[in-house]
Amino acid sequence: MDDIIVKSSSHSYAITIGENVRFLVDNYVTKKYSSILVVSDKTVADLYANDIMNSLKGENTFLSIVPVGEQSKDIRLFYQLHTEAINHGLDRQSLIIALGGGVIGDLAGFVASTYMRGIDYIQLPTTILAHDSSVGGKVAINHELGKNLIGSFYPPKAVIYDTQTLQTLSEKEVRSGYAELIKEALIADGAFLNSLLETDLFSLSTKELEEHLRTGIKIKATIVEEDEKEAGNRKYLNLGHTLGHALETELGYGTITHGEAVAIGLLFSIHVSELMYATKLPYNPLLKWFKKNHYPLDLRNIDEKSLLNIMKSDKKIMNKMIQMVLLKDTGQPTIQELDDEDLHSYLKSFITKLSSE
Ligand SMILES: NC(=O)c1ccc[n+]([C@@H]2O[C@H](COP(=O)([O-])OP(=O)(O)OC[C@H]3O[C@@H](n4cnc5c(N)ncnc54)[C@H](O)[C@@H]3O)[C@@H](O)[C@H]2O)c1
Ligand SMILES: O=C(O)C(=O)C[C@@H](O)[C@H](O)[C@H](O)COP(=O)(O)O
Ligand SMILES: [Zn+2]
Repeated sequence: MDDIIVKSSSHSYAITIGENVRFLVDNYVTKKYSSILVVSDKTVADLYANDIMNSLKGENTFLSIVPVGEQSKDIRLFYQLHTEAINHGLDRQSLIIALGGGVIGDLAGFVASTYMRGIDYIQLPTTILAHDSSVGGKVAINHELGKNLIGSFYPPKAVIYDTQTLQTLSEKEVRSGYAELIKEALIADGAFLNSLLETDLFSLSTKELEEHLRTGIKIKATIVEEDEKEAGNRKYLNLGHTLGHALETELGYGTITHGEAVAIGLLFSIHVSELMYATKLPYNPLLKWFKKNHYPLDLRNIDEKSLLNIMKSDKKIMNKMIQMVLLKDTGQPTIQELDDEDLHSYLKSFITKLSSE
């Protein structure tokens, strides 16, 4: 199947999707690099690093392995990777390859964007969720006060997506990845949403999965091409993230996956949209689908005040006001400014509603 091409302000890059493409990584590294640093986490490295290192075959090719999980999107690991890059002698003609899920893509991409003021990097996503994170050039690490607060826009030189690697994902990670697909469908494509809501995550076929990934990636690619630096439409890709990011921070990074947090955030955005615009959105079908696929949805012990405070450090804040992505209808996202009082009251009614269902 054809590559998807994304145009960024600095260059265009191809997203190659297919089974076993990881064995051909060398073919996609088209430029001559002085050295290559492959960054991965322990789980992914054990499964796939050899395939990549064997394909690259080069002398100056190194592997850095970081611990698994969201806690690695951290300033200490960021610094450690810089140290490893320096020790291996990476220079401005070197390449970083991010082999893993969104954590590795965001972390290694941010290292690439800052090492010697920026070197090339390639994304080799290995999770369903990373269909989103590997495209569009948002790279970042977390601050203890909020998600992705330290980062930049830095597009990769290529994305090489081997769908065979997705076969080893746990059910939890399948769920997590599908939450971002649901988000893309909600903001751009009602027919895609209906098809996702008919999908049983526990009996996904490879063909179905690849079709979903291609559709999600095309939605994302179209948006980031139009608005690379998030001055307008790109904000819509943050649907569900105002609450989602706050939950990840409040519960402690890694306690809940990014996608699980976004799933709850999507329900919250729909709840607010329905009340604000007196519109009927697919809250119930989505809730039913989340339950059927075992998404964790329990907010009974959550500290509302603390969540609200975290939401106030969201990157979309303008003039101290929270900007939430809402929906006027499926496929019709909009940005709505909310004051603290309104947000608190929506959050309260949402938690009550979710706890009673
Ligand atoms: N930059 C962006 O535009 C963007 C978009 C969405 C999400 N994100 C970020 O992405 C991160 C979440 O990414 P994620 O969900 O991929 O998390 P992740 O990278 O932590 O991967 C999830 C888990 O799956 C394991 N894993 C990865 N690939 C595997 C495979 N093929 N087989 C078996 N296990 C595998 C990992 O070791 C990890 O335990 C969050 O930090 C989120 O903020 C960024
Ligand atoms: O690419 C984007 O733009 C997104 O918002 C995609 C989100 O799924 C992703 O989680 C992103 O990292 C959130 O961005 P942030 O700027 O709110 O940290
Ligand atoms: Zn996200």
